[in-house]
Amino acid sequence: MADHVDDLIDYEEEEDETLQPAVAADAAAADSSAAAGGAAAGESAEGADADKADGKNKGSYVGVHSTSFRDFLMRPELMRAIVDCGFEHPSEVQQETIPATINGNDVLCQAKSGLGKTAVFVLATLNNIRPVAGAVSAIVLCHTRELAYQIKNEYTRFSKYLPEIKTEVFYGGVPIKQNQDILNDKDKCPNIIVGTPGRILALVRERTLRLSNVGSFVIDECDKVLEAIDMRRDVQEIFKATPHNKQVMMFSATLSKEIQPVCKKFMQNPREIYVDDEAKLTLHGLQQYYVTLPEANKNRKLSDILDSLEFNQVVIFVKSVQRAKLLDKLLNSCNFSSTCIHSGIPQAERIEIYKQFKNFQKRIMVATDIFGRGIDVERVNIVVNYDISEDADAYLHRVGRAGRFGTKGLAITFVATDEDKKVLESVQERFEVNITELPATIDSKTYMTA
Ligand SMILES: Nc1ncnc2c1ncn2[C@@H]1O[C@H](COP(=O)(O)OP(=O)(O)OP(=O)(O)O)[C@@H](O)[C@H]1O
Repeated sequence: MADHVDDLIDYEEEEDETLQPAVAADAAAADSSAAAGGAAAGESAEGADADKADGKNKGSYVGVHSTSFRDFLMRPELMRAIVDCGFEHPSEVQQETIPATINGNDVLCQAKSGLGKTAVFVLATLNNIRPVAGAVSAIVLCHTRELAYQIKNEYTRFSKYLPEIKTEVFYGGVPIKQNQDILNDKDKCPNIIVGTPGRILALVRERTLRLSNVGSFVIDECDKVLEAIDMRRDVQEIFKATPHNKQVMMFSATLSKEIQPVCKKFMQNPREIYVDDEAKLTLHGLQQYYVTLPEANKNRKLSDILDSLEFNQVVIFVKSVQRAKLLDKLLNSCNFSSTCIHSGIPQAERIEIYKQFKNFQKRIMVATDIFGRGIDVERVNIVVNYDISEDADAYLHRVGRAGRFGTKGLAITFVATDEDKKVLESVQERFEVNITELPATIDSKTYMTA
């Protein structure tokens, strides 16, 4: 049974293509400057940590300041939690979308990365829910386990003064028995469930999870969840297990014309909020550069970058599990204290790695695309595309890991092949962003939020 369940859940990564030489090679070159790099990285960590505690260093990407969270007339317990979280003003997307969601409308929402889409559905579901003991009233689906875990934590933060509302997260890679025990215990059964589609479906199929009381159905990163046929099929089956009358909400920074009708099939008269001009998806606090170089020079260049640039935290994206493992090993052998996340790591360890990075215990993360969407680590101010993403959408999500909520950031993309060049061109065309060659020096003030 367990094996069968795990088959269902693992859509996260296609396995590796052949490993190209750059990661494995060139260690010696990187080594020469590594000690200095490790030290430099360590030096600025503590100060930055203190500055950033409790999100004090947030940017100010809010909409019209005259709107306040109070105007939404949410439950007082939620308002208290919002104040505790340090949210002063709703962002543009929150101003535009929260009223519709708390009114119970179906909503299909596209908005820039890092501007608070999560709080829209978390606040709406917590505001509208009337919890029934032992019954699930809201379900939130997303495409990766780390994102599910992160969303669950957002529920925990915002439901601080609503102790009667219980939230749980269910995803594959952990024994299904743990989920079953929670669901079968009336005192522990959650009112809100966050999860990845494979595990949720497995629980629905075996009837441990009953969805007949669900009033809110949310999909985060909905384009990603619904574009892959296997995941879409799972979502459809879960959807069918919920009542006809319910609120459906979907969110992403990217919603292509092709995926919009697919999303709308799940909805009734949705309120549609799109960024119609794709140029408006560009994060203005984010500086974007590229470096043209042969594959074999990537390690040396990366080492130079880590040595010479100041950063709080950096995410380095690669295109495969194998390359993630090797690059992480190489960086550590060169005294860059990095960590690494990909689908080849056992699930419990993966969440630990995510937590360590989020808690600023590590400052360099080598990641595959499982970390490319939705993940919110507010101190990340540099993203390096060691391997460029597959397409323009994935690029937009990856670089959006830096420059969260209006903070500054820097994205550097390595361009090694003609194919890479084409992806970069498509990014520039679609999002009307001018990505220039990385200059010899960059003033840290331009990408470090003061
Ligand atoms: N009104 C607010 N005031 C201050 N901070 C906020 C506000 N809304 C959200 N944030 C913070 O902004 C950060 C980004 O929010 P979130 O992760 O929800 O963005 P997102 O729009 O879902 O991004 P992505 O498209 O990358 O998933 C989080 O750390 C969140 O706590």
